[in-house]
Amino acid sequence: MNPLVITIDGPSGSGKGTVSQRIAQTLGLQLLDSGALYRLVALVAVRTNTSLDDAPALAAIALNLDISFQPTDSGVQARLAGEDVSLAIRAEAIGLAASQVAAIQPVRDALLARQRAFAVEPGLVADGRDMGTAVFPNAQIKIYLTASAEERANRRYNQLKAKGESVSLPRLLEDIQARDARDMNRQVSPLKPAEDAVIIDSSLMGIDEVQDAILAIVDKR
Ligand SMILES: Nc1ncnc2c1ncn2[C@@H]1O[C@H](COP(=O)(O)OP(=O)(O)OP(=O)(O)O)[C@@H](O)[C@H]1O
Ligand SMILES: Nc1ccn([C@H]2C[C@H](O)[C@@H](COP(=O)(O)O)O2)c(=O)n1
Repeated sequence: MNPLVITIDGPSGSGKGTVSQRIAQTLGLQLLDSGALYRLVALVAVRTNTSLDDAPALAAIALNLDISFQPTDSGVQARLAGEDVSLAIRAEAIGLAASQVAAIQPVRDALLARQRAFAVEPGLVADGRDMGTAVFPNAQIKIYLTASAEERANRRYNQLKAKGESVSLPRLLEDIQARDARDMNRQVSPLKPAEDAVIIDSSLMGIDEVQDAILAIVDKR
């Protein structure tokens, strides 16, 4: 019997990360933040001056990543060769670079086995763009979490303001729309709901409501 896998895919700012963490914690399951893997590849590429077009070099970085994830009270800490890079991988420039390296098939291939290795007992919540379509096509529960671009930009605005960063809402909306276009229109593993995914539009839902809706779906199966 395969371990339970719950996939939560969706566009940037839809709340996947927040909700995946809550569901994993509530159900006592493992958590895979697959976006962090692409961000780690991007971080190493930037630090080693590797061109973001150099597919073989980027795939080698992806294959040889020396990383670990450590659950902490404030979320999951990402470590690169022992160094805590949780903040570094969240930088805007690294997010942008991550979306470039994520469009390269050999990079995606190099990360596949590493992602699948997270599916162990007692089960996994996997957060990303292609969890239900490519990485875990046989997952028992697939969620596609979305929200309007305007609502996602608002959420990001509030998140960055709370961190004391000075941000422009129109600029954030433009960035979200540009990232959607890149993630949804790329040739390899484009962001789209799996055919058997339950689609949740959280534009008018609070985080608790989204969490309850997903837990109700899990309960039913
Ligand atoms: N339903 C919701 N209502 C209000 N705010 C929300 C909701 N869901 C998430 N948020 C807030 O929106 C922000 C973005 O959420 P989160 O980081 O979970 O999104 P994400 O889909 O994982 O984004 P990314 O793919 O870019 O990492 C966070 O500040 C989070 O607290
Ligand atoms: N399964 C995944 C996860 C992430 N990506 C890409 C898409 C984003 O542009 C970038 C960073 O992801 P985030 O941390 O913002 O969720 O990585 C992907 O292509 N596939």
